[in-house]
Amino acid sequence: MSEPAILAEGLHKRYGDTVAVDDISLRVERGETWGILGTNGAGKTTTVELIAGLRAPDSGSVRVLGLDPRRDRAALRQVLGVQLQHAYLHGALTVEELLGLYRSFYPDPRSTDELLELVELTKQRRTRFEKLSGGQQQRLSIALALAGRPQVVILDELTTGLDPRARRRMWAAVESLREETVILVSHAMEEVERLCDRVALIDGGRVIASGTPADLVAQSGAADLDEAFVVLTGKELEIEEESA
Ligand SMILES: Nc1ncnc2c1ncn2[C@@H]1O[C@H](COP(=O)(O)OP(=O)(O)OP(=O)(O)O)[C@@H](O)[C@H]1O
Repeated sequence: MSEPAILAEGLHKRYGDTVAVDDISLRVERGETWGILGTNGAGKTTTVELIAGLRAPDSGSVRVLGLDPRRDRAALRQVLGVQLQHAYLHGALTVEELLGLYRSFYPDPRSTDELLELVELTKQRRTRFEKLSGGQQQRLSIALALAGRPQVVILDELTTGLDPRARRRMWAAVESLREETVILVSHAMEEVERLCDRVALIDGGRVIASGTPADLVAQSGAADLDEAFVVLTGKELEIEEESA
């Protein structure tokens, strides 16, 4: 089998007394879209931060396209795009300036117009980051993650806080990433069912089930993915608040 896009083996990470990631292994093939599902505090963000090299594991190993995220940082930056839950961007810069800055890091970036269209921010191109709504800031962070035509894309809470229209737009943007490998951290079953080839269900820092959405439903004897989640974790997923 060819080298996978992401190979994580035996990852552990604790913060003081809190075990955030407790022996997580994942193998993601190139071109797959994976959903990482779990309740608040399950260890999803820490897992993707370990994959992106933003944190060092206490033990275990990660390879992304064969690269070590901590040792091969410069090479990884060229092939990995990351949208994190909380983006810290310079508030005084405009949408256009931030896109220009990110595009300058890559040899063959997507055009500014393409990125603006992808996340529907064309009208806001001259708006300062600090003047954007929360949803618009989030959409910009997705455009920034895609600026360098990354082969592997990590999206943490793609659509949390977006209104239904913006949510559908972001889904279409992810669906347009056919060649790319995508990791989508999510709370939204509908999103995962629609976009993901495979799902890893994380609870208490462990992968408690993984497979296609249909596999998880079959494994758990549930009627749908929502119910499968409850059966497999014994917990309800938080109801997402809808705000613009
Ligand atoms: N920087 C940190 N310092 C201390 N504890 C942390 C830190 N980051 C996360 N944790 C703790 O580690 C555990 C896993 O957190 P993590 O953010 O990875 O979960 P999550 O599944 O992404 O949750 P959420 O859905 O709320 O974003 C939680 O108990 C959290 O409180």
